[in-house]
Amino acid sequence: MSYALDESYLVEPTGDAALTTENLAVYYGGVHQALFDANLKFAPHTITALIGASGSGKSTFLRSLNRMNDKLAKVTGKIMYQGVDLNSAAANVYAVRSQLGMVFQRPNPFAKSIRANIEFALKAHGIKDKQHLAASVESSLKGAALWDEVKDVLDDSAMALSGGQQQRLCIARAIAMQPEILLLDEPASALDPLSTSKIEETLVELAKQFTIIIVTHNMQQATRISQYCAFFHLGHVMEYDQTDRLFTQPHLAITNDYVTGSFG
Ligand SMILES: Nc1ncnc2c1ncn2[C@@H]1O[C@H](COP(=O)(O)OP(=O)(O)OP(=O)(O)O)[C@@H](O)[C@H]1O
Repeated sequence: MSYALDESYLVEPTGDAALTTENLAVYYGGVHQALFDANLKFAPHTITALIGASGSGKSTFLRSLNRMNDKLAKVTGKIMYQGVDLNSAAANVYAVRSQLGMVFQRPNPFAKSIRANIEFALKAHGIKDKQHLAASVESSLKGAALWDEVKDVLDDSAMALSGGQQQRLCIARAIAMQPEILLLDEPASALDPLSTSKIEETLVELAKQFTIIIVTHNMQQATRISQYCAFFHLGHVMEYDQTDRLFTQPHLAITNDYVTGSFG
């Protein structure tokens, strides 16, 4: 079945925005357009789930937000954050990434100690004070709900942790710099159900402090943890609304077909 791509239904969150995209578009190799004019506003301290079939542009959108597509693609449009366009040539990419932390699908800790994983970015930003570093290690690991499991083995290799623990370490690493926004690209898709539910609980807790944008293929996960949801199709944001409405009273036929499992 084909659907009209020019009909979208977007219900913006009311109130302040933590981040807003304006006509964000992405062209791989300068020609293949993978994202079309995405206009999304993200409310502070909420979890927004990005859903859609494989290849619909979710990761392309997410990775563009912290400038990870710079070398791969042409990215046009604006990413407004605290009155500044993060997509402008003048924006400092390192500063952007310290405000928008990222966690990937596969846990990718550095082959260093647990402590060194957390300290890495802090030291790179000139923080040397031992007490400050120790406090950041503890608070980041607590934030990622990993502290109790690793507090006695901080100098052991991160590679000895289980997959789920490694992913929570990656979350701890991402929050160590105290970013405002946390971007996660299918962070639990490689994990077992118990580790997945720990990650979900952790994210719900972290949303009190951070604004979270998560790509997920798992619709139950989207309904369990997110307040807002954007449905992508062939590079277009088709529908954006509060998660409960998008799943129970979708506005567009295509959204209904996707959330009821008719395609994707
Ligand atoms: N590095 C790249 N170079 C060229 N094309 C790319 C690249 N990354 C993604 N694409 C293309 O962009 C489109 C969107 O891909 P993207 O990975 O953003 O989709 P997705 O919705 O995240 O999919 P998935 O759920 O499978 O991760 C696809 O047509 C894909 O082939």
